[in-house]
Amino acid sequence: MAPAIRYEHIKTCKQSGARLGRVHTPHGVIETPTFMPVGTQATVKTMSPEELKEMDAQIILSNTYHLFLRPGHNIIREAGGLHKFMNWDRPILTDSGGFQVFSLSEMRKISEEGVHFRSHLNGDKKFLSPEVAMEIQNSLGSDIMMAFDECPPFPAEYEYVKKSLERTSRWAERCLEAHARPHDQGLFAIVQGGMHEDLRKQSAADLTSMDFPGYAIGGLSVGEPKHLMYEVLDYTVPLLPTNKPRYLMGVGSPDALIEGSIRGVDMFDCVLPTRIARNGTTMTSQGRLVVRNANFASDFGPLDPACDCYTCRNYSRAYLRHLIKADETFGLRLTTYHNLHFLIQLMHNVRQAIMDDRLLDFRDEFFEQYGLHDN
Ligand SMILES: CNc1nc2cc3nc(NC)[nH]c3cc2c(=O)[nH]1
Ligand SMILES: [Zn+2]
Repeated sequence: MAPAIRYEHIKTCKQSGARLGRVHTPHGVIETPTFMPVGTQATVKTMSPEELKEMDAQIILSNTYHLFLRPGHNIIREAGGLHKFMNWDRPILTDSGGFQVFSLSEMRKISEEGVHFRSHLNGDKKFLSPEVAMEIQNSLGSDIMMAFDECPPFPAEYEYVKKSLERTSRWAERCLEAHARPHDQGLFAIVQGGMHEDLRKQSAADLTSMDFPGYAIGGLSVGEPKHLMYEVLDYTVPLLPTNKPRYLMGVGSPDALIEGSIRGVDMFDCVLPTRIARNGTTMTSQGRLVVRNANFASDFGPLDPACDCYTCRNYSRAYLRHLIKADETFGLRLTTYHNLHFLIQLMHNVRQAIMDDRLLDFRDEFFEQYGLHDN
């Protein structure tokens, strides 16, 4: 049976080495490099599936930790799976819950078996492990599932990172064994190893020897300086097979999306665009614009003159500022719509630049316009 997740390489940018590709999934094809909007609790906050399709979101992400705690994966399985539950018929990627346990829950205890923790919602005792993470994601029916891993904090001791990656490799093996349908749901392994080249090599060697349908690069975007993240990518991406998708977790600022694409990354996700939208911060072609600022009180121009999205075609900065100041939910919807459209459009332009063998020129032009000098 053909593997459900298949990477199709289309071309490599002659100028940058970035690659254009397609990821084939049971719910459709994803053009890469791509940005994945995050729908943590089975919704991309304030957006309808129709609006996400309108802005050409190709795939969305949902979080196992949150859905496990509420409403519970059994409810979603009884609903016929996450696609049916949230009325989204394009691809869905679910993470495996490990990262949220460490960033959200208290009283957690990690062991070889898995992680015991208390729900951040009501303090209930909970347990996640490779086997439980696979059972939950199989119930959700996501097209791409993530292996259960540990994302070490930053900074972390070399010995801790080494012990942690070795356990993550053993957990990856348990995920493969526990995965009910290894061929019709894509299980991605997550490469760890912190900021150490030898440990990244060890983690990549362990995981690529198990032949997963795709590989994520974890342990980054955890507070390290951006140049360090790029350095880790420089020596980690080449360790991954060229015929499989590469997913950089938790990365979504415009500059990092471009720099990651240049280094051969195919998929990105980040809560940034939706999170900052909710306090009135927007990404525009001229850089960040905090539309709630007083100087936009009587600015009747569009949020971004270079943008053709629903928000920029129909509403002014003054109106958006008013809604955000008045805490009107319509304001959150309009800024979210624009920010997501902006990043999805950015990735469309990145793909076009790869097609035209000019991604480095595109980066320089974008950084200049966006106000990102050599950072
Ligand atoms: C599900 N496993 C898993 N998720 C992650 C999510 C992340 N989100 C960020 N920055 C926002 N870094 C991340 C790393 C990992 C990681 O190493 N593993
Ligand atoms: Zn717009």
